[in-house]
Amino acid sequence: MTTSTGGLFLTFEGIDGAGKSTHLTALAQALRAQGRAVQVTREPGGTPLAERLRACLLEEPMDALTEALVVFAARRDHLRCVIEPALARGCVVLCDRFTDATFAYQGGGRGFDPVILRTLEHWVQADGAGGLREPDLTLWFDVPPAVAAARLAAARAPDRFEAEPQVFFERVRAGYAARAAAAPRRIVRLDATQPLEAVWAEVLAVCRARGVLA
Ligand SMILES: Nc1ncnc2c1ncn2[C@@H]1O[C@H](COP(=O)(O)OP(=O)(O)OP(=O)(O)O)[C@@H](O)[C@H]1O
Ligand SMILES: Cc1cn([C@H]2C[C@H](O)[C@@H](COP(=O)(O)O)O2)c(=O)[nH]c1=O
Repeated sequence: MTTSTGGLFLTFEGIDGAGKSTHLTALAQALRAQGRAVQVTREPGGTPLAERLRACLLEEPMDALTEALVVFAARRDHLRCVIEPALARGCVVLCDRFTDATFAYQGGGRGFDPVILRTLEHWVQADGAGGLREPDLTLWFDVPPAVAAARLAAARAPDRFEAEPQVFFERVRAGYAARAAAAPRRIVRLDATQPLEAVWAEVLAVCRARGVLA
């Protein structure tokens, strides 16, 4: 548990089109059915300011350092205004992407310096007691880029990231794999190439094993 109030911080990660949002919505429903208070949110976004920064990130051309500064600025506001207060109320916070996405997209995808990303992470996520605010559990929906692209092609017009070539998403995927290898207890890889019902069964199994769901 994250807090003495029973708050829990869960994040959903993976390349665009992996299935994160679909399972986040389903898990929120399952948790509410068990009487848990749930805060659903996303990054970048989750506050009025962070949503404006999200629109810039997805629409305006910018370099990798600017991308990193924008996502961490949005994250700072999101943590202060939404995530920390919800955890303090005892909510389960379900967040569509968090800092693993920055290491995967800006670090892996763009090739940006991970040392600078770690510095920004420490500034933005400092918990005031010498530690870092990190998710209690991260579900990584892992799919090859070709599978994710086929799913998205049927769903909507691409934004600035979704329009990147497959090789970019190979690097992002490798970025997630490196994060998972470095934090094997926190980050659980799910085989998201499976049919939706099979992926959902894995989500349920992990959440039950970790005491997130009864
Ligand atoms: N296991 C699956 N098999 C087939 N289709 C799937 C599967 N999971 C999700 N989809 C479909 O793929 C599309 C993308 O799913 P979803 O929006 O959940 O992905 P996402 O990871 O949140 O994407 P993004 O990061 O771009 O928002 C949706 O149309 C969804 O119904
Ligand atoms: C948090 C975060 C996100 N991104 C990118 C990844 C996605 O392409 C978009 C968000 O779109 P989604 O439909 O909500 O998945 O933003 C990033 O590059 N860096 C980050 O830290």
